[in-house]
Amino acid sequence: MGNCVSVNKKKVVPKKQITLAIVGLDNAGKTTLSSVLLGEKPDPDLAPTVGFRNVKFTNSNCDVTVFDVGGGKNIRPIWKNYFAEVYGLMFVIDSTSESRLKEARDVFKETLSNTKVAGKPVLILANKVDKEHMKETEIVRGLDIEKTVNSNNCPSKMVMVSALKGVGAKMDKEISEGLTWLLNEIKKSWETLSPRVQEDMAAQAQAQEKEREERKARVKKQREEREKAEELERTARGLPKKAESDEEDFVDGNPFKALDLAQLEKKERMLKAEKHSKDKKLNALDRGDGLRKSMGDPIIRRRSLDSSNTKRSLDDLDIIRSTNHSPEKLKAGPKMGLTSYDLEDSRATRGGNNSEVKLGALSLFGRNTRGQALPPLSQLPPESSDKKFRKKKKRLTDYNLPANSDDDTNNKENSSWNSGLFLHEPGLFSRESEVHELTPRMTKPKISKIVNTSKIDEEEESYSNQDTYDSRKLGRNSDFSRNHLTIRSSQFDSKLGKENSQKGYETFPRDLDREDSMYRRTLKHISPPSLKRFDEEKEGESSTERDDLEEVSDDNGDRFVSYQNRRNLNLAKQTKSNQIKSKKKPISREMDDDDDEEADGGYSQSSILKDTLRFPRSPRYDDDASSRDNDESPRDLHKEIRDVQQLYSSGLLNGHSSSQVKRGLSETPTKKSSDTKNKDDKFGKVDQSNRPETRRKKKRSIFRSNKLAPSDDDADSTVSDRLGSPRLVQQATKHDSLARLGNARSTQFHNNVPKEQDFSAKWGLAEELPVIEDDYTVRRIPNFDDSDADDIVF
Ligand SMILES: Nc1nc2c(ncn2[C@@H]2O[C@H](COP(=O)(O)OP(=O)(O)OP(=O)(O)O)[C@@H](O)[C@H]2O)c(=O)[nH]1
Ligand SMILES: [Mg+2]
Repeated sequence: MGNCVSVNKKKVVPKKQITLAIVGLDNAGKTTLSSVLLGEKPDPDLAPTVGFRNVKFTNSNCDVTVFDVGGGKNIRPIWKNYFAEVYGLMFVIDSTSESRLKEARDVFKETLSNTKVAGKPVLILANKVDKEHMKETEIVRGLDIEKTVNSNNCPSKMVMVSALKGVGAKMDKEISEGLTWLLNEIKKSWETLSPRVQEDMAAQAQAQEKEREERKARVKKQREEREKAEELERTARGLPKKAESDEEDFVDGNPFKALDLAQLEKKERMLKAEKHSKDKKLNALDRGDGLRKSMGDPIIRRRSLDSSNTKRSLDDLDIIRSTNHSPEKLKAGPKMGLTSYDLEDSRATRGGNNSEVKLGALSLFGRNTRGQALPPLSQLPPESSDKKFRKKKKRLTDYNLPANSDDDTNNKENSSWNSGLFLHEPGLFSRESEVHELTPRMTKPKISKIVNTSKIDEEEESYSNQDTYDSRKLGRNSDFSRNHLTIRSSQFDSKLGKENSQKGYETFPRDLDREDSMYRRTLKHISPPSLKRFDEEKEGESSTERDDLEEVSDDNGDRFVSYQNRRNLNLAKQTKSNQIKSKKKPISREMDDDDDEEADGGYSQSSILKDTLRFPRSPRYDDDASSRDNDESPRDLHKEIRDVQQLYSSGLLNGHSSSQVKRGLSETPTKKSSDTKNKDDKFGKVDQSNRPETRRKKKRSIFRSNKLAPSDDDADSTVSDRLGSPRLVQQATKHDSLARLGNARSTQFHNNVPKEQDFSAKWGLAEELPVIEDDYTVRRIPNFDDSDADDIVF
């Protein structure tokens, strides 16, 4: 039985190898589309394509290779290199970008009119239809598709697609349909297209080969010319012939060749030997050219003329020359290059043949690595005075010396700037610049920034009396100097300082002499308009009104304006004496509220003290004693604090809240309402709101939630309440006013107050005030957190 084997031989058709190119403007979505065709999820943060990338995939019996080329303006010229081998084109446009439609049209036309593209099928993909996009007709018209494809015999189709719609099965149908159409068109015209592509590719390869040959010949010619010139130069200098070319090999064909290490080593050895012989020869030349003899200097040494050493050699020359110079010149160290001075000097000192020395120096050092002569060195211009100044300044600052030490006016303070203490100079620079000026180095601040009037402290700003605005400006200087003419509190670490800092005060050791001299300087720099205004005010207004402005002159007759803050003090003192005379005002009333000061146009006892503290006087000005007749030195400020302390200990100021007391140094007095003013005129009469019952109620409510709530008796702590009789009240008023004058009398009064009613001792008020010593000054720490005691009223 014979085996019957039937073999069905199926004809195997080889897969067509189709090459396509995706072109179009940049940002059209070409790379995204090619990724989708590949079946990859496109990267949402795609970078623009530089050059091209190959994408290969298989589709209906054909292997497709897609060249995804960059669409940027500078990359477009490389497109033509791919046109020969492509069977069809995919032209992508961004359907959302109407503004680039014209540009796309031009590129479309140029592409299709290329001889390697004309006649080949073109698929136009209007991409990004997932966003708001142009209509199909608009694009057809805008791109002028019909005309362009007809004139270039390109079968074409346009599809509206979204490359981001999906990948694989989810891929936009329009894309797959468009691709199928394109491949079918190619297959349809395969018979003509395939040989055309092969021919075009061969022609392109031939053209490329030709071009490469031409380039090679061009490079070879250039190299021969250069070698010829070098050889001529060598012969002229008497150097040996070049043994082997040290030029880089011309890269022909594949640049990545295997290295012949043995050959390379041999080449390196030869180069070393050549370099060595070159150096030897040049050194021999140096020794023999008579320069050494003519210079008469045994230390001259020739270094090898490598490029790195050429500069060094110039330095060497300068050092050698400077041995003939004065010690000052030696100190200046080596210079770069030759100055006119050097050349002159070398001629003068050597006294020989000028041209020989100059030529010798220049020809010796003026050579490049190949021993060729360099162009002559140009002479450096003489140093400008500006440059010199800068150098000098740098030297000074390097040694922590004041840069402007030449300035006569500033010589006096120089020692201070070198003393190692961070001293602040008042009024000469703004607060911001202090830090800047003082931190990096102990250089002296410039006097350009005198008073920064635009930057007035919030604290100062709160004082809104327009009449005294100018004086406030001047006062700021004095205040500023008082606060800043001291060693920084952080550097002051004594028991006294610590104690006061806990109470919210900074303590500074004082240097009154220095304060004085600095204050003078501050005044000197007060701007002329202030002086002018001072003149006008002096003429126009009564002196009592403008007492705070005061003209003074020093020994040299220079005019200053001094600010003594006396207006408010005078007012206060005047009122005080009125009160004492009339004996009208019960102390309790003024002390009760913040609003009740300046009644009768005057000040209560507490407000006198408060104001005295609020308006610190400028530093002493001993030269003009008359300006201080009813005024105190800065030390008196401290005395005021002492007085307040005494008053507290006597219980007289117990009508004030602790916050009021604390704010005493910084708060502004406010006007009292008119009805209160009327009542004030009546001796002994007390405002209803100040009646013990009302006050008790009010204070109970305040202290209800307060752990420190005093008893009913304590809350009722006005002097009149405590003393009970008008006689005692009068006595209290009198003693209150005298309290500032000394301990004895206030103690005498104090003895009349029952011991248990010494509230200040009970509540520790006096302890909250700073400890004062004459050798120190105190200042309220800005923003000191005293919130704990803020609402406690005694
Ligand atoms: N909304 C939307 N954005 C798309 C679509 N296709 C591409 N993009 C976005 O368009 C931007 C540009 O895409 P690419 O693919 O890099 O554009 P390209 O044409 O390759 O750009 P070049 O490489 O510079 O020539 C990217 O942020 C893509 O995410 C789409 O169909 N819809
Ligand atoms: Mg791209």
